[in-house]
Amino acid sequence: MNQSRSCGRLRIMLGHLGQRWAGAAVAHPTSGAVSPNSFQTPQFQYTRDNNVLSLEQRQFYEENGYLVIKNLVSDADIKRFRNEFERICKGEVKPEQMTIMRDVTIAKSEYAPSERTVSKVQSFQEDEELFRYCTLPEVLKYVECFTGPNIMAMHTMLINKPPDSGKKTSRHPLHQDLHYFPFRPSNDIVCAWTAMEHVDRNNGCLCVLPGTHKGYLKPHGYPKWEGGVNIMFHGIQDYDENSPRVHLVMEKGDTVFFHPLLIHGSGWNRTQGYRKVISCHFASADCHYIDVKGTSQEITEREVVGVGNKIYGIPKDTSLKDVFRFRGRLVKGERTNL
Ligand SMILES: CC(C)CC(=O)SCCNC(=O)CCNC(=O)[C@H](O)C(C)(C)COP(=O)(O)OP(=O)(O)OC[C@H]1O[C@@H](n2cnc3c(N)ncnc32)[C@H](O)[C@@H]1OP(=O)(O)O
Ligand SMILES: Nc1ncnc2c1ncn2[C@@H]1O[C@H](COP(=O)(O)OP(=O)(O)OP(=O)(O)O)[C@@H](O)[C@H]1O
Ligand SMILES: O=C(O)CCC(=O)C(=O)O
Ligand SMILES: [Fe+2]
Ligand SMILES: [Mg+2]
Repeated sequence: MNQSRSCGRLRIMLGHLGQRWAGAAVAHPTSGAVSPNSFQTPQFQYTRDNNVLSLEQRQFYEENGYLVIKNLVSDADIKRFRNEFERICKGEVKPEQMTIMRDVTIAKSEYAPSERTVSKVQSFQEDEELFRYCTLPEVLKYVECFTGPNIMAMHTMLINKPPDSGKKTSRHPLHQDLHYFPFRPSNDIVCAWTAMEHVDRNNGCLCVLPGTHKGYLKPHGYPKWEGGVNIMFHGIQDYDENSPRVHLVMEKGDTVFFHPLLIHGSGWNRTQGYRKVISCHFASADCHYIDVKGTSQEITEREVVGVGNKIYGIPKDTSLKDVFRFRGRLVKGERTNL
């Protein structure tokens, strides 16, 4: 904690040098006084000093932009999330602010809501049972390595990827999550994504392009897929087709932490099962909001606010920042900025 706080002070002191250099300076807290001459190639830009990550784990995240922790969330907790998801699908509980999404192939059909028609629930922060996920100490322990001690849960999802209808609409195109977020800096944001069952390429596991977190936010748009594409599933238009892809095979309870600039997506579900994961995007409460008008993220603001207007009647001139300010919930420390 003290290190993180001194990290904050250093950042202010060294503001003009930029955050990367400040990160380098605190990467060697025992190396004595910080003098400009002691700056070297920054060793750690994406992780913070504490005793949670091993050196190997830290280096892996720095290099690749993600880190899988095996067996982090207990079977008992996952069972509780499953039960609550079933209750939501049956309409037994209707958490405020939560949206229920159906696959685009059945979006306009009349099916009664059930586990077979719900492909994703989003913004479950008012559902105390599902929101427990965002407060689990074993999860937050890792989150803090990326965000520091003041932690906000900014975006929550339970994704129930359905068996593909044959149109491959169950795919999630390659994208960067930062495209959806009106706050910065990106290095103080991390996603925790927990497999609720075994996931591999057959049921559409997460697919990542290692190291892409070192790049910038790219423009996103709808992929031109013949079979259709789900609303708000924007993808990157120009990515390097030859960039190596890694499919993350994970067991129930395994959790991947990844950077919001990491390019990732998920393939189609060729099984008859509904592939379930639960996830939360966390950010340091010390982050600041940005105005996305005039940027490539305008498309997100337009769609999110458009949907909010249709479903909840929020004013059409609401900003993306206001949406997140309203949704975000503190899970640890102090709500300083966000
Ligand atoms: C990092 C992270 C942030 C990444 C992402 O966010 S990825 C994108 C995730 N986004 C979402 O999941 C969107 C959240 N979902 C929602 O807001 C809702 O589920 C809605 C899609 C608006 C559906 O709300 P609902 O109350 O069911 O309203 P309706 O059934 O009346 O539908 C409203 C209009 O939307 C259409 N729709 C619903 N689901 C989909 C779909 N999957 N793909 C394409 N279009 C869809 C639906 O046909 C209807 O269209 P119209 O009849 O108005 O033309
Ligand atoms: N044409 C495409 N444009 C953009 N993204 C794609 C395209 N095809 C696949 N992807 C995405 O690439 C990632 C990796 O998918 P992957 O190749 O594992 O599965 P798939 O393309 O659905 O199936 P297949 O195993 O048949 O290639 C996923 O995010 C998927 O949505
Ligand atoms: O299919 C998945 O679980 C990945 C979803 C995803 O990347 C997202 O919703 O941002
Ligand atoms: Fe994503
Ligand atoms: Mg493919």
